[in-house]
Amino acid sequence: MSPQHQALTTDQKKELSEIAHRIVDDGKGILAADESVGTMGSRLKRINVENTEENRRAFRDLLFTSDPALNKYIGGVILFHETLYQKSRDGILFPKILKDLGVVVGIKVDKGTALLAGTDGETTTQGLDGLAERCAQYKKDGVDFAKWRCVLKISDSAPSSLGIYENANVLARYASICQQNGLVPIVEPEILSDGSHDLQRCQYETEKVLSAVYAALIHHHVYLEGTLLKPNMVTGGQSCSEKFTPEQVAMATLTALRRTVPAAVPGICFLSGGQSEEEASLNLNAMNRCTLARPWRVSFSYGRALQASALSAWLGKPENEKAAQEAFLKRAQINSQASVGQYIPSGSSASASSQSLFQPSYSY
Ligand SMILES: O=P(O)(O)OC[C@@]1(O)O[C@H](CO)[C@@H](O)[C@@H]1O
Repeated sequence: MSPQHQALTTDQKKELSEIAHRIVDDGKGILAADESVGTMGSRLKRINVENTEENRRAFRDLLFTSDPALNKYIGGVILFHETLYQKSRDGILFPKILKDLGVVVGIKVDKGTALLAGTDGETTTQGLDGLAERCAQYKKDGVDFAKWRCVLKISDSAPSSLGIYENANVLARYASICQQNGLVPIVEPEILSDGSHDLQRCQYETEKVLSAVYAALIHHHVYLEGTLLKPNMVTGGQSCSEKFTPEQVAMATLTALRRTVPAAVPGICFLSGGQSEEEASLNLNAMNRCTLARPWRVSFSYGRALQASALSAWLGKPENEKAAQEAFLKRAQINSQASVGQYIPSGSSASASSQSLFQPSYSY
């Protein structure tokens, strides 16, 4: 049934759907390099590197120029505002470098979280004011997709219905504004893994959150074929005493997604959420080997799980750039294989890739 008033023209829909499909083309996922200045600071602090604009630029430079064939593994890169206007060492704007490689350029457009009074520390995400103007400018500057992260948590009283419906609505409003301006919205309702809850509780809450998100997106006339979802995987909480295998995580996650995410959505790109690099790859691989049918592409949009080994190899030293690039490419290739269920672990995963990347109440 068509709505009385068309939200988007046929050409707009075609463009959005094509962009979304390009990002999650076979064997491709997303590099989330959209850490804010503060978050990047905490990453650099771990390797004793000062949080200067030049150091942030240098690290991103080595990622984006790591291999002319980067787009075999990476379909899209999410940038932070500052990075969109930075240049490579050779003086070429980062968006141009990425586009020339055939990688779609994205941007984080939310402005962080704000407390919802009267809840157990639950939040909503800010940034709607002026969003249409910012999206229009970003589109002119070469951006084709956007990201907005909402954060939910599991506790005795969370996620509350206020937390769920407020975040679903703000994601839908953001998605609608993006599409009006030619940007594919990545919809990210992240349920944090903090807590001692088990797999079943996480699955239950993930289903509640995702069903509210899709009800809101449909209510706001968002064109689902021109969106991507960036959810948490269904896992046990960080302090849950029971540990779950990748196959259990895959089964619980796909069950939740099949119950709530319409088949019209082209791709689901998971966040890594503090899992080690290796864990995030094994879980993704298990999903793509699972017997449950998947109407969408199931891929990755990792931040920490694509960059941790590269950061450890780099240490801010020019002489380590090549080693850092190799470490990044290795993870990109492994996740590309996992996105089609073809990752065969060698059994000798490097120590950095097995380290937990969990940070309590992860915010930025
Ligand atoms: O959980 P991960 O894979 O590290 O990052 C997921 C993510 O949404 O969260 C980060 C917030 O800083 C963003 O940089 C990134 O896009």
